[in-house]
Amino acid sequence: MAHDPISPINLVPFDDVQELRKAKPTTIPERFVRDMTERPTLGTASPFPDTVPIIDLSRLVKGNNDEYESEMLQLTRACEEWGFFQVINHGIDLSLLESTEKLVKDFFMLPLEEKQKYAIVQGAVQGYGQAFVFSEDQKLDWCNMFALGFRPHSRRIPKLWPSKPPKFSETIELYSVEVRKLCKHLLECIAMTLNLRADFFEEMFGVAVQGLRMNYYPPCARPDLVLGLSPHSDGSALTVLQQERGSPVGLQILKDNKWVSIQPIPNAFVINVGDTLEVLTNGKYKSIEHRAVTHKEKDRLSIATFYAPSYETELGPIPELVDENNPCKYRTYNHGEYSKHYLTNKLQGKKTLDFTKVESKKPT
Ligand SMILES: COC(=O)C(/C=C/C1=C(C)CCCC1(C)C)=C/O[C@H]1C=C(C)C(=O)O1
Ligand SMILES: O=C(O)CCC(=O)C(=O)O
Ligand SMILES: [Fe+2]
Repeated sequence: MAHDPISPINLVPFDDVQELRKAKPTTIPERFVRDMTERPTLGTASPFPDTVPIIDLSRLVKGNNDEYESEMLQLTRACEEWGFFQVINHGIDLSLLESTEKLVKDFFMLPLEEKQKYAIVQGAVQGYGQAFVFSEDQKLDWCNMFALGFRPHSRRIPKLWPSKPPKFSETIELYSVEVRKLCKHLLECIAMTLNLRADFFEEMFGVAVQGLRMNYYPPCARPDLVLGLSPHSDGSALTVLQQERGSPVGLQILKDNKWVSIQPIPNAFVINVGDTLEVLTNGKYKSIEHRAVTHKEKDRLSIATFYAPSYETELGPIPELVDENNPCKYRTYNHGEYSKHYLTNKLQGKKTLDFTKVESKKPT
């Protein structure tokens, strides 16, 4: 059975945030308290005049010409100016979204001993626990996570697929099939915004890698001191994020050097451009740094699907998107190598993308 191509990863044992919360500590343990510069400012952000674009996918599927054209323009703007957008009318059965959400929440509510049966295994990037923790002095996220690989099938680790709650595995399987179709469709539309053939990415990616990460953020008595998830850009080509119905605001993106909250829209998916798409488009569409903050009284659940080329794919800027006005900014590399680099470094803004950059010429 093939594990992800990362072996071994020396992850450091982590503190389970739900258990910590149950113990009701009067102070937040030091490992979670962020340095002043990293702490979130909560509730003080002035209402942002602009908001992340919303794409109505039904208009791209069955809209008239005008609707189609205006939605494609909106998608181009979303990718160029935001790197983030929300998709409504995506066609995925709402009952599937609800049941997935409920089962994932039920999983996190299981006793710790049960969840630990699926603890991250060394050498893999899947399981229950915090990935991306490599040293004792690294600050921890106020979050419990559970990650699973879906595609290709050879990446699955069956012993990490929980037997409880009942129907968990079959439901997330159905979910992954539907979200995969959505990723393919979105990438077709994105290819067209770049004047590429609709099947350009599909053909390049081979059997695309698809991973799922479920994030559970318990309430935190001092949300001003901690982060739910450290600032990062995603290593994928595209990420599809589902936020639990009724979730408090938690996701923030770095826009023009300010952290902007994304207001959850019921039944919508939040989509973001990942590092791989940034490289392929030679920086025309950029991955955006984002993070999650916590709430004093409310918990929050999110489900992220990472969609990326097969590990064998050789990647670099698409020649059609490189010219004298936009010279080549990234080198050509193997995507398996990038994944390894990404998954063996802590989340630190867009730092992992340095791996792909063309070395700047030193003055002679
Ligand atoms: C923010 O997290 C990610 O971007 C991420 C992406 C993982 C991947 C790549 C960088 C390249 C292609 C494969 C894959 C989708 C695995 C997170 O991965 C998971 C894995 C664990 C564990 C986790 O916490 O997130
Ligand atoms: O929970 C969120 O809103 C963000 C999740 C995320 O960015 C991730 O899993 O990569
Ligand atoms: Fe992310």
